Amino acid sequence: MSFPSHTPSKTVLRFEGAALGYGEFTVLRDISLQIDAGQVVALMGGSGSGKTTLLRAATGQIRPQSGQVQVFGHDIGQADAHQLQTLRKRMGVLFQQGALFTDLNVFENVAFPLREHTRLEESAIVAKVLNTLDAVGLRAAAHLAVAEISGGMARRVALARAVILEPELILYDEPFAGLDPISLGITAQLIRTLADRLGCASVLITHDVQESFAIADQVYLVGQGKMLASGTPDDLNQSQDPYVQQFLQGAADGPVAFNYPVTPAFERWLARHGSRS
Ligand SMILES: Nc1ncnc2c1ncn2[C@@H]1O[C@H](COP(=O)(O)OP(=O)(O)OP(=O)(O)O)[C@@H](O)[C@H]1O
Repeated sequence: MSFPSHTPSKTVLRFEGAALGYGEFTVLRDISLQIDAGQVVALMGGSGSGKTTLLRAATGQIRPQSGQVQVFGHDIGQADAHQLQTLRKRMGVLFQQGALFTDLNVFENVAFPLREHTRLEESAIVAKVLNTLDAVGLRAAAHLAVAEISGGMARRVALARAVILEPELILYDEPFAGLDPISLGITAQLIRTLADRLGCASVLITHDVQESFAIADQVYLVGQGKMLASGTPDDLNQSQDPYVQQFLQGAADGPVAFNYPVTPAFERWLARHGSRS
């Protein structure tokens, strides 16, 4: 399978001292991270710690409250609607429910972005879609209807569709959620293989320590409103930080807060509802 080679060590995504949040609410402060072409990066943290918020900042859905977010060397916080559209064409996003079109078969689902965004001839589309389906092990499933494939296969078809335009940056939102252990391992290896073949930068939002550590070059752990730790999987494994250790071991007790913190907005809501118990 042939993919264009990309220049190694080109920085694809960079956060520099970014504060991210919604309105007056800041979810994460002073976030700095860098992802280069060909790298797989795992973005981890407890529930509600701000992982999806980081992903939204990377796609320009939200703008940083301060600091900078650069995508392909462009300040996405300053981009206008047209520039955003141009930058987003170079990204692939795979959402947790990578919903397929149920009225199209596997082949047409993967061909869809090519038909929408390119003027390739039919023979080129057929070759490219079959190649990409081959990369996810589903070449021979091209003719099947979406109703005829399993949930795990549907994930792989969604993955093929997300990479068919050869994005330079792929953002995966919890790619391992709800997968059995075998599909989980296969999906993780697939993400690594696609990153290596395409030379694209891959960001995974995930809770799954074992699978993501097996394929990630770099891990970022967010929590308590900030970047708590970053480094290679080995660095994190060796960390003595109690938060890092608790997260990696999935322990119930420790510095990771299970409860959503009480905020002034909640206090005001509670006061209006007449009870403080
Ligand atoms: N559109 C929004 N407006 C206001 N607050 C939001 C919005 N979306 C998320 N939040 C808040 O931002 C914080 C971080 O949410 P986010 O979805 O980024 O967490 P997460 O780490 O992805 O969580 P999970 O692992 O549970 O999906 C939460 O406190 C959440 O309530």
